[in-house]
Amino acid sequence: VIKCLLSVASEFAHLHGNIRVFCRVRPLLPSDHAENLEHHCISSIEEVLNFIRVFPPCSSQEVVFEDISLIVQSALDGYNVSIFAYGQTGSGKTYTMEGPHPLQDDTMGIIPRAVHQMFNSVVELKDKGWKYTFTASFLEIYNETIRDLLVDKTVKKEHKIKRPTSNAVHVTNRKYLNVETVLSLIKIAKQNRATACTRMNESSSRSHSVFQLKIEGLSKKGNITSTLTLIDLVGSERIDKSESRDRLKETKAINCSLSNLGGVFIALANKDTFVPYRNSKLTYLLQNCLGGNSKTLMFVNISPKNSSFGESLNSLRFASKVNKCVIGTAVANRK
Ligand SMILES: Nc1ncnc2c1ncn2[C@@H]1O[C@H](COP(=O)(O)OP(=O)(O)OP(=O)(O)O)[C@@H](O)[C@H]1O
Repeated sequence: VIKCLLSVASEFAHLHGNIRVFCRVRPLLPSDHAENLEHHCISSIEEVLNFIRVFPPCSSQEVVFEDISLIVQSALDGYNVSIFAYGQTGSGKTYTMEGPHPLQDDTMGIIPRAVHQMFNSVVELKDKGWKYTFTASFLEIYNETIRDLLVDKTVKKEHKIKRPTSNAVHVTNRKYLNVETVLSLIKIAKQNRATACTRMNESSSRSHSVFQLKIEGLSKKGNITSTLTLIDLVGSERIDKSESRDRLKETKAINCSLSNLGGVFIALANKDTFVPYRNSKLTYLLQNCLGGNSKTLMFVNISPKNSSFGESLNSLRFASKVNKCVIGTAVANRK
């Protein structure tokens, strides 16, 4: 397995595309010890991957955010920015994107930190003549159905994706909020996410969550419009491992939408005339945030458990494919 990991890792080293891929290995949890862990596995992953950007288990949320804060910041310059968290259930995707206790300072994840950074920067940019407005939305894609995480679970509204023009994607009935209120609603959104029990993680999220911040900046020098999209992808484990038979349809939809995401990246990299955005709700929703006009970063989250080694390898293979994708230089949306 280590030999295999080495070969995947060396692909990372030689083939850098312009979708950046960062790897984060979560620490061991007290509950992991029951599984007869072999600690050397963690060091193996770190060792073989230490020549790309790998965040070892001890990396704090602050350290992780420091490395992506520039790309987040570029959304204020008019670039569409998308950041994904990919990995098996329980590998730390939600921890990375949201944090375990939303809004608790030291463990805050990327979403609240990004919003705070936007707030702070806007104050500075105001002195330079820029005025920004932000509106946020928080959606979930569960079994190819869109749900709005900013409205109560009991409110049933149908959401459809529409493309009124080639550079606009609309979701019907989507709720937008001023960014001042969205931080406290991250907590509600977290509670509203669809969860189901799997053998691997009792509170496993079975949905993609998509946080989008629409940014409009006005100044005498010009205007910018952009979208910062932060995506916590569904767990990537293969069907045979989750063993939730009654959820077979759900797991198939999950696997299908994740492989379609990979397919979109590959089509973009190959400069194919047809990119299969419409094959899944996720890629259709993100159509304008992926591709040559945007900056894309993917975290591949890894569990240190020995029993997760196969899934870790699988995640690294996917990340390796994504890492090879050269999709062109990002262009700012400025007028
Ligand atoms: N870097 C970390 N430091 C400390 N604890 C972590 C870290 N990453 C993850 N954890 C813990 O590991 C457990 C699983 O993490 P998390 O829920 O983020 O996984 P996930 O990949 O989002 O799973 P799911 O697919 O079910 O959403 C949680 O208890 C979380 O608090």
